[in-house]
Amino acid sequence: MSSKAKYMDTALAIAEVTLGQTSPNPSVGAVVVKDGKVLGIGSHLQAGTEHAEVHALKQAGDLAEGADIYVTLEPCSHHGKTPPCADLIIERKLARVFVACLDPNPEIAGRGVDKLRQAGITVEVGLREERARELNRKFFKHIRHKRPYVTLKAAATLDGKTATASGDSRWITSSEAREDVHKQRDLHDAILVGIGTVLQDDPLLTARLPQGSKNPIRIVLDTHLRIPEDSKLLNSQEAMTWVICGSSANTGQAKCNKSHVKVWQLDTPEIQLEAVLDLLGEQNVQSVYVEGGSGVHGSFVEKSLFDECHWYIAPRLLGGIDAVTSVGGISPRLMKEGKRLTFTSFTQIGTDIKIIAVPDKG
Ligand SMILES: Nc1c(/N=C/[C@H](O)[C@H](O)[C@H](O)COP(=O)(O)O)[nH]c(=O)[nH]c1=O
Ligand SMILES: Nc1c(N[C@@H]2O[C@H](COP(=O)(O)O)[C@@H](O)[C@H]2O)[nH]c(=O)[nH]c1=O
Ligand SMILES: [Zn+2]
Repeated sequence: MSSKAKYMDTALAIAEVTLGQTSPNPSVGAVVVKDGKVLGIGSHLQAGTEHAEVHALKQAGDLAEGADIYVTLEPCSHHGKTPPCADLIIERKLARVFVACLDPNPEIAGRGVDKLRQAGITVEVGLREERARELNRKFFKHIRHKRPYVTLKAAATLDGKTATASGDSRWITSSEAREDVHKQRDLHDAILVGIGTVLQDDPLLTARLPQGSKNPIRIVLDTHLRIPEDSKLLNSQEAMTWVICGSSANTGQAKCNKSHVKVWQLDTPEIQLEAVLDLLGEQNVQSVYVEGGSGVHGSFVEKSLFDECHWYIAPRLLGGIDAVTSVGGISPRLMKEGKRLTFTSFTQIGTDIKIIAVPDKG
């Protein structure tokens, strides 16, 4: 492997480790190198704080002059909450800049690279581009479409059931698989469930990892504001709870009058997912982890409003046409109308299988 690839892989690794904590910004890594010696490394750690390039150049100090910098995203050229990295790179007289991928943020979108080239700096774009895009797919989705990246998550028996006819679902998958779910909760800005799941399971919807984790915003689609007053979501203050209701719901109920609870009333009687995603996008929710239930999954699938599926399959056959299926809604008439996917990963977790799939384009 070329040393260039080695340095970019290092930049990607120190970006990857910050995934989930930089939202609504991307996760970015930078490595400064001169004559085969690493002079500085840096990651963007939190939105509103220094960018990766700033950290790496601070470490490099005066030695940065004439050095190369490897960065996983095009250096910014705009004055956001921090000064432009492109200007800093020019000021510190770097010789070459290796950029894994351009930044689709309309504020930048190639202007960072242009600025560097106009200042006479050699810029190469595309080293490890695929991996860099994959790394920041949530940021790319949100900054381009002003809607969050949507991950559907289901835990089902081998015959695709997520609960018995009586509604029991504890537990389908193993504790190892459920811990993996908490890792995904930690990585996403928000978790979304339907009111059915709240009524059935009274979930807490926090991320509980042994090594520590952040709690996403907990979102409930609840057209008529039926969320129970004694529900964990309305009474546990360790995370925000957003209740999204239709235009005819009575929002004056005292049960939602809590500091950690926000009620968002849509202007339609029924909840339209497009409006929900627009609202979340406006609120800078960059990614949402949809944990069901079956009806909510049915709507996301029917409207093709998801970007990734995480399916946990347990080695158990439940049977029963009256058991709860993992994706509800209305069946298409023809099999060919089903949503085509591409499987992107298979892993065994404990006794379960985890499949990740992405929708085929077009
Ligand atoms: N029943 C199963 C799941 N059930 C998922 C339901 O959303 C359930 O209400 C929440 O996971 C409960 O959340 P909390 O622990 O209270 O934060 N999910 C799984 O991954 N495996 C299963 O077996
Ligand atoms: N995190 C990051 C970049 N993020 C870019 O800058 C925007 C945020 O700017 P600000 O509000 O100033 O933090 C963000 O939307 C994205 O386009 N750019 C970089 O050169 N390096 C970094 O490490
Ligand atoms: Zn920057």
